[in-house]
Amino acid sequence: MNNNKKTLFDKVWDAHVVETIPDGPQIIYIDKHLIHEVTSPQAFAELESRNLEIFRPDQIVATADHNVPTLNQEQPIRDESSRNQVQQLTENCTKNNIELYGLGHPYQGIVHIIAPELGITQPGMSIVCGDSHTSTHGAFGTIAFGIGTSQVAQVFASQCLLLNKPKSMRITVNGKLKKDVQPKDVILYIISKVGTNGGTGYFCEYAGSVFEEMSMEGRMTVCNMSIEMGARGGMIAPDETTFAYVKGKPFAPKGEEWEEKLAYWKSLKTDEDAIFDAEFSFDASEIKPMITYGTNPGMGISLDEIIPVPQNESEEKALQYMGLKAGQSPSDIKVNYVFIGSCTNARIEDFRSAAQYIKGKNKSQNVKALIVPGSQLVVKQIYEEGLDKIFNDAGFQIRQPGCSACLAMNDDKIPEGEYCVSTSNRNFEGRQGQGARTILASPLTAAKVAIEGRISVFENLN
Ligand SMILES: CC(C)[C@H](C(=O)O)[C@@H](O)C(=O)O
Ligand code: SF4
Repeated sequence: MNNNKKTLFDKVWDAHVVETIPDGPQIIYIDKHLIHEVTSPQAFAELESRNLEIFRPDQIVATADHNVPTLNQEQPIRDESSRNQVQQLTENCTKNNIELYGLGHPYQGIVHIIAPELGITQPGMSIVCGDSHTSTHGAFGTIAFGIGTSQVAQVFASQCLLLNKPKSMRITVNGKLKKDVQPKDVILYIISKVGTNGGTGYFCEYAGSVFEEMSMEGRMTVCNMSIEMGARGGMIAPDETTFAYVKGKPFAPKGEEWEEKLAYWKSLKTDEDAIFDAEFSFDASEIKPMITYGTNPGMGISLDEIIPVPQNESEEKALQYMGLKAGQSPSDIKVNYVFIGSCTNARIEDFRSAAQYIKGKNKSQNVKALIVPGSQLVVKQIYEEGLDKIFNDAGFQIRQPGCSACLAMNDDKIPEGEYCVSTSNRNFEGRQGQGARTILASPLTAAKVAIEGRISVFENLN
């Protein structure tokens, strides 16, 4: 930065600096620490082995999400290592007075879904979790990022982290999105242009009319995938949409505190002449519904394109894994699974848009279609709004909340060699099960594929 103007990121970062080491890293205060069963056990063990106490248990919120089954959650978990991990989390939370929304709790769900919907995530905060998709919370104008297990222990012990300030990037998308283009398509498009390493070393702000007009659910989908272009995190300036979303949530500030916080939140915008280390800008009208065809989220094309010629060995290998050939049309792919879920796209708005498309139709016979709500509160909304009837009538299976088929850590796995059109965020080799082939897409595209039994373009895209 070579003027005194500040970016949104600078403002939130500077407000959390506890100490600066000259020409070195800074100590940053962490407002909220989210934990789940996979990345917390070693951190608890480390504290115990060093005889350290958890410094601020009130700032920690825990949930069980990665390993949990999505059927019969009221019964003991059958898989032994999953059962042990969830049990371990429960014991650690009880011992250390940490709030746990475990199985059976009305607030249980995927960590990145529950914190925003409960009002735990608020503008201007610093939020960490031992989980790469913590970037999701940046949708509220928070600095939110994933940390490793040794950093989880650091935060347990001190509520602080020693960090080097990342570089700043802004991605601006202005204009009007075409009909049927969803936030997921916007981020898949951005990653296909910027590349999976394009954001490495940066914290990214999303700006422009497309994000200003986007719902909070959509902004979360976008920020969620920031990590997939290598960025440390993503964020969007809080505005009236943000404030309206937070207001009235169980842990949102109330009364006078709300007014005070609101006044501060309104100051959280990038100054007009602030300088970014890198800038990209895209035109909304260029973006069409997207899918991925390879084994990283940057290998994306619009539905009306053909599989491109691989440019290097790793792309060749990706096509081989996917069983695809350059020049092939996506409509030739034999899709047998559709998964609508994950911290990217398992919020109520995602299910509403899928249900709206599905209503009155039947799923294709060759497709097994899973609806996995991101949280118990989303489940409740699905039933209250009668979306369950639409999904059931169409032959979709509604499951209980968890990470599910986003990653193969629980019972929900895609069989070897099968194609799954998935609303999750990663299409790595083996991500959804050994040999499984993942095609990332929006909830609307996934719903359409489930009905038609294959990938096809949307008519009348304007
Ligand atoms: C298990 C967890 C550490 C992991 C992550 O960090 O993101 C998972 O959530 C994922 O999406 O791959
Ligand atoms: S839903 Fe998927 S991406 Fe999100 S936290 Fe769970 S495993 Fe990670």
